Amino acid sequence: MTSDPKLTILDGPDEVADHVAGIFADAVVANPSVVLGLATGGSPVATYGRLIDRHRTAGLDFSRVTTFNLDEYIGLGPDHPQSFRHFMQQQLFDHVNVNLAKTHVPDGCCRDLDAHVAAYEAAITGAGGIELQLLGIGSNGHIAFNEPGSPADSRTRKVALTQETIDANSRFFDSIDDVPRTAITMGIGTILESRRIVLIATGTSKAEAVAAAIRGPRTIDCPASLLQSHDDVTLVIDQAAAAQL
Ligand SMILES: O=P(O)(O)OC[C@H]1O[C@](O)(CO)[C@@H](O)[C@@H]1O
Repeated sequence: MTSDPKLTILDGPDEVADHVAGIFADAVVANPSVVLGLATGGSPVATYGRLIDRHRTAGLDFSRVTTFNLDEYIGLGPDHPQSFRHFMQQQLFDHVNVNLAKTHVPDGCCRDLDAHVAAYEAAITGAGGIELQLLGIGSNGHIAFNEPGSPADSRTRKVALTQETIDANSRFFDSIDDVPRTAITMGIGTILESRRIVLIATGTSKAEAVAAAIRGPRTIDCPASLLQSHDDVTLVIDQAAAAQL
């Protein structure tokens, strides 16, 4: 059974961050041992800030929470400032009482990639699966680093980034030449096994992808449209990202 993605349209990025942080905080309170799927990129930064505030002011307790991140650049180690492990430390983990042993980000410098991605999948399964997964969306409709054309049943694996994604993410690097061309990403099939999914989109640059994801056909040409086959997806977007709905 599937149902249409739920849609929450709010004024702007601040309201989106407040709302999504509320969803994640409620999940942690309801189940202190919850397994969360986490995302990087610009979209979730404000949400993580709100969760840090709740930890500091209201004692939101992350000590038993397990996390799995969606993706990581190949070739960037945890200390590289643009690695997603580094991002997570800076934006969330260093500021809350999460047990780092329970946080998982694919290792972009692993020696045996096949063994690593298989172990990553096994770790998610071993933790009981992801209860609540946070997603952003690329302007080409990608989710995690699943670019257009990614199979709906894809698993955690090595992928090549599109030029559009390299261009978009070059804002985080000194030079576009420094942006890795390959990454490890959870697959679409992996993501769809999460029990609940919340996707954040803000700004006009996401409007076309959001419209294609919700109103367009379910197609691998827009990976986010494959979320239509999941029965508990909520898109939390701002007015600008809703402009083409
Ligand atoms: O939130 P941003 O920075 O716009 O990125 C959107 C998506 O692109 C990625 O950064 C990957 O390119 C994802 O991690 C993210 O969900």
